[in-house]
Parts: sequence; structure tokens; C-alpha cells
Amino acid sequence: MDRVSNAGPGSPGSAFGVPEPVVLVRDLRKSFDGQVVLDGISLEVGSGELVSIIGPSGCGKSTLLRCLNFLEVPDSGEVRLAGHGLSRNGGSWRRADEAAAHGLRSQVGMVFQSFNLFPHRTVLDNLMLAPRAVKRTDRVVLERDARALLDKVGLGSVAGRYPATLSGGQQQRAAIARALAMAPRVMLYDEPTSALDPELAEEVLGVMRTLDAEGMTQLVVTHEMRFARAASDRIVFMEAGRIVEIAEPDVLFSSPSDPRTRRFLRQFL
Ligand SMILES: Nc1ncnc2c1ncn2[C@@H]1O[C@H](COP(=O)(O)OP(=O)(O)OP(=O)(O)O)[C@@H](O)[C@H]1O
Repeated sequence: MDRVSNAGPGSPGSAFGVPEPVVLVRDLRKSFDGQVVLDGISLEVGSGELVSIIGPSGCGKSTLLRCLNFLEVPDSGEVRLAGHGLSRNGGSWRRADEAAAHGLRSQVGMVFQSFNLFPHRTVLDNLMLAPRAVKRTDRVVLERDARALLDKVGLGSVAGRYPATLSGGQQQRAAIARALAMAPRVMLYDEPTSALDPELAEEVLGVMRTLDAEGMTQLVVTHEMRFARAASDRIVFMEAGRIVEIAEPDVLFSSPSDPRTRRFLRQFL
């Protein structure tokens, strides 16, 4: 039997008033065509934490991120984001699951490697489309909020331009601003700088650092070891669908407790 829970954001976290982590994952499992890709992942991310997920190619990092907002449907396990939860134990996908997944997605802003902006809309429109559809707020208010977000990511002067006329770094910053326009409780990034030259990547990483300073909860799949080391509160090292080790950056890089972590990190030292 599937078990679906959908406590609202105002519901009490856990017992005794201890706040629930913003991201909570328990025993998440996912296979594709019989190939186990996530083999029992458990993870908690606290409010305002920036957590990087690193590991060799194909170890399941992107799949984990995509399972968090049900872009991929996990086979089993539990995901809770900002009080919205969904757990599965096999069985087929049902309407109640769809509703719970929708509640969960409303808490999440997701940023992909490939920017994914709407090409035939201006940058400003890109930011306003989803809030206009969901919130039905006055256009003047929406535009004011969108312009404030563009200023925040340093794109105030290109609001009226089309994505193709922007650099990759500007497009990715616009994608981050667009995700922020829905006021998410957590931001998920899937290799947000992989398609960018180092200089442009730095612009994007700067925005993520700013959001971190403002207390946004962020989970980042990245191959940028320097960023992971410098900016993360904690780093998750994955291999073959499992979390091998979770540690603060300095601990992970200077004295990893698992030989697999040491082997992986050696190539970056
Ligand atoms: N939709 C899918 N259908 C079938 N197999 C998939 C699908 N998505 C991912 N996989 C497989 O799952 C495994 C893990 O992929 P995933 O993209 O999660 O790894 P990753 O750690 O993010 O890799 P990379 O660092 O190269 O992006 C790979 O073997 C991949 O081919």
C-alpha cells in the first residue's frame, strides 16, 4: 500500500517542537530497467544550509535531485520538503500521489544545467509567467517583484531582452531568479555551472553564495570542487547509488573517513 501524507507547511514539525529539517529523505530507492540507481538514500538538510552532492559520473546524483520533487518517481522511500511529504512503497502512481507531489513541488525551485528559459519571452516575462498563472496577483505587483529579483541577480538592465541575447552566465542567473519568483523554501541545482566558462560560472556561484547568506536552503549537485569546498555547509559524497559519507568540507577534504571518498577526491587535490 502506498502511504501518502501531506501535512501543510504550518503543521508542527516533529515531536517536542524540534523543527523538522527543510529536506528529509528516508531510504529512497530507484531503479531504471532493473539497474539500481538509488540504493537507500537517507538525508536531512536543515533550514539555511547549503549542501553539495558530489560523486563520480553515473552514481545517481541527478536522479536523487529529480526524485526530490518527483520529476522522477521513486520506487520507494519517503521525501519531505518544508512539511510537504510523500512516501511510496511500490504500487502504482495514484491521484492522491499527484496531489502530494504538487504540494511538494510548490516548495522547490529547480535549476538545471541547460538554463531552460522560455526562448520567445523576455527575461522579465520569464520571471512573471508562473507567478501570474498561480498567484493571480496584480501585474504591477508581479512586475515590481520580478524586477527586484532581477536586480538581486545583477540582471536589472537586461529585463527586456530575450534569453538568446544573454551570456550563459546571465541566462543561468535569470533561471535562478525565475525559480525564486515562486518563493520556494528550497532551491535544487543540477550542475548549474557545467555549461559555463569559469568566469561566467563564478557569477552564478556568487548568486548562490548571496542566497546562502540570506538563509535560503540549497542543495547542489556539482562537479565544482572548489565551490563545494568553499561554499557548502556540508558535502554529501555518493558512489553507486549510496551515500558514502556526509561531512563538513574541511573534514571531507582533509581527512575523509572512507577510502572511496579519499580515492575520488585525490584527483582534485
Ligand atoms: N530516465 C532514465 N532512464 C534510464 N536510465 C537512467 C535514467 N536517468 C538516469 N539513468 C541512469 O541512472 C544512472 C545514474 O544517472 P544520474 O544522471 O543520476 O547520475 P549522475 O551521478 O548525476 O551522473 P553525472 O555526474 O554524469 O551527471 C546512470 O547509469 C544513468 O544512465
